[in-house]
Amino acid sequence: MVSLSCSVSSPLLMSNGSSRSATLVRTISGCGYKQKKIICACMAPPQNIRSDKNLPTKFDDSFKSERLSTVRDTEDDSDVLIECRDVYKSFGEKHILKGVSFKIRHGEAVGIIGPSGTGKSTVLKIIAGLLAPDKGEVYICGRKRAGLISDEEMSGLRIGLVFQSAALFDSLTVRENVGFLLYENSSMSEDQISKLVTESLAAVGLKGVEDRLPSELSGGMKKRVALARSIICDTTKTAIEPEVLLYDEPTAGLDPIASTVVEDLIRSVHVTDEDSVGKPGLIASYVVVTHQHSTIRRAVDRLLFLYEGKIVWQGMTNEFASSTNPIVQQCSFRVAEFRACVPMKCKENALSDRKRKTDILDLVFK
Ligand SMILES: Nc1ncnc2c1ncn2[C@@H]1O[C@H](COP(=O)(O)OP(=O)(O)OP(=O)(O)O)[C@@H](O)[C@H]1O
Repeated sequence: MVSLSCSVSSPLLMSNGSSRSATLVRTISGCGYKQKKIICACMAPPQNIRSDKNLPTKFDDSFKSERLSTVRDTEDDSDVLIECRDVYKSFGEKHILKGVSFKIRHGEAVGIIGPSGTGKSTVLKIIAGLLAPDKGEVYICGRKRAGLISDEEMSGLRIGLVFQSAALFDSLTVRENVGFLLYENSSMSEDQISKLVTESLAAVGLKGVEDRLPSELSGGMKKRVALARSIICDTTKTAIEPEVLLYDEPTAGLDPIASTVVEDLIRSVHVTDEDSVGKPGLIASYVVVTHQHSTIRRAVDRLLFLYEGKIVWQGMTNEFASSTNPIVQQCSFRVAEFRACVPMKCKENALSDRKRKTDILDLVFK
């Protein structure tokens, strides 16, 4: 099943309810939207990348494959969790995606960058199954997805979406927000869910906020609650499916210190790292759409550069600055600091110093 334990700016997907879910659904009935299994939360967007008008209007195909061929030229696709193959998407007369292809492998931390309005969020929504491509295919663990996530039941991978603003359900407590999917879709007892909620909140450095309403939280805390909601899962299942998290502008609108905290939290829930309480991260791979240099530097190992509807460059973050691709050369991301950027193996990240992380969390959010 691809379950969306996400943070979406608008819609809510809900499963057919148990009596317990009926209570929650009634509470948020103002939200309207009926589908399956989506929860919401969000964040907001500043722009560090240049707008289209500052970039060349034509992309020369001769540069297209500069990195495409060198990134990971392997026949072995057994670790590919998600693949977009030649995806097209238009909204009316606006042709946004014009043949987007890429793979997300197990263990990867991938960033999608590109000028504003180029379709980055649209790519995330297509991966998540909230939007269907007009043409092209999306493969989840090697299986082609026919349409929207609500149209089918797929197993093998959970996909979580953490959108721009922390679209928590205003009338639900933090506990109900974080545990929403489990209240809706699991057979776990209230006590079991409550315990997992507390653990998920602890993983993102929050304690004692379970009974608060979203209106009683700071912006940064809301983002962390959204993150806690995206990482919670039903531990009573015999086999827990790997999870890919999709973050849309997770640090937009945050000051530099709060951004650092969120960037490190994103790292900390990844399989290569450990969370706030020292447990190994559970997220198999993640994809971050961002305009922020710091987020790319701290939270991303590999980049996909989307421009004029196509992935025009992809490669490791530290290779971005030396690319000879003319589009990339004009990108404002290629600042000097990028040259020093190395793929972060999380142990070297600030997160590995748990004490320091806790200090920062206390400083920022208390
Ligand atoms: N549901 C929709 N209906 C109509 N147009 C849409 C829809 N969703 C996105 N668009 C349009 O598609 C284009 C790409 O939007 P998208 O949000 O994917 O871009 P983006 O690269 O994420 O932008 P930004 O960096 O500014 O967040 C925009 O012009 C947007 O207005």
